[in-house]
Amino acid sequence: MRAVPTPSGSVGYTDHGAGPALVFVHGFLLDKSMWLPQIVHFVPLGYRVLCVDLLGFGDSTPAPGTIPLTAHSAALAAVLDAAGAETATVIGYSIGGQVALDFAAAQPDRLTALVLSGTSAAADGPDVRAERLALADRLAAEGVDDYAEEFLPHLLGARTLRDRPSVVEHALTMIAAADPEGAAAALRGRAERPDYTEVARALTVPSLVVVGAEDSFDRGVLAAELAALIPGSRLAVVADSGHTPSLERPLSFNAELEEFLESVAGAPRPGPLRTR
Ligand SMILES: O=C(O)CC1=CCC(=O)O1
Repeated sequence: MRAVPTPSGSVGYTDHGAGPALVFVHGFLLDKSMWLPQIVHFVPLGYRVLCVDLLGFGDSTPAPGTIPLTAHSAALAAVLDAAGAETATVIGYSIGGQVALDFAAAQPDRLTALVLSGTSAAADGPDVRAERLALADRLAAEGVDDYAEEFLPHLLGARTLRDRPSVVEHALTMIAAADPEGAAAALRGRAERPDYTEVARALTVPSLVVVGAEDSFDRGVLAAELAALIPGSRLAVVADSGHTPSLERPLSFNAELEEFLESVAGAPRPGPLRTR
């Protein structure tokens, strides 16, 4: 694990392999370890895989209060600077996808391509915003343990919950480790995020939108709307998956991502394995 200081706190990340940089950004209550199936797949293919802990999660500083998405996307730029990577493909999941959209707006010259999984561009309406703020207060007061039971059936699909116990265990381990103040601060920041619809419309980099076929947050709508906004984007629907296809159906997710990356730049030539 490495760490880089930012004005909003220290940001933890891992850095494996050599080649074109892929930056992975995790979802709410999770951490950078959610991308283990992608590290294992893409490093031997000749990519440099950077997995970042959002401020408030994992090895990043638990920051109380409110963490705006701009602070998370500035943290991605700080990680790229620290890693000496001028540009990267950013792969963001759920809140991480919205951080990736913020990065696309703030650092367009550093973005090679964009992958958005289980996410949407629009701002929250007043009801959803109020729910997020109430949940932030609840998590800060109660911790995450009780909420984990409510969250899990939305995070993972029914098939995963029934037949993939190691995935369920990994998800529960990440959630149990989440800092309640950090989670609350991330929720407050997400609730006040801007609308990224125009950012999505203005994207000029190759883009892939991924969604699980049984994603209960998406309800068969949001990813298709997002893909329709982004000029020339591809939409990949992963069968037998809920909200988190990279963990639930890693072989399918990795195959979609690999094909997309090859279509963008051709396959890199695998180099020596390096872990920093
Ligand atoms: O989209 C949501 O509100 C819920 C969610 C699951 C993972 C994440 O980042 O957010």
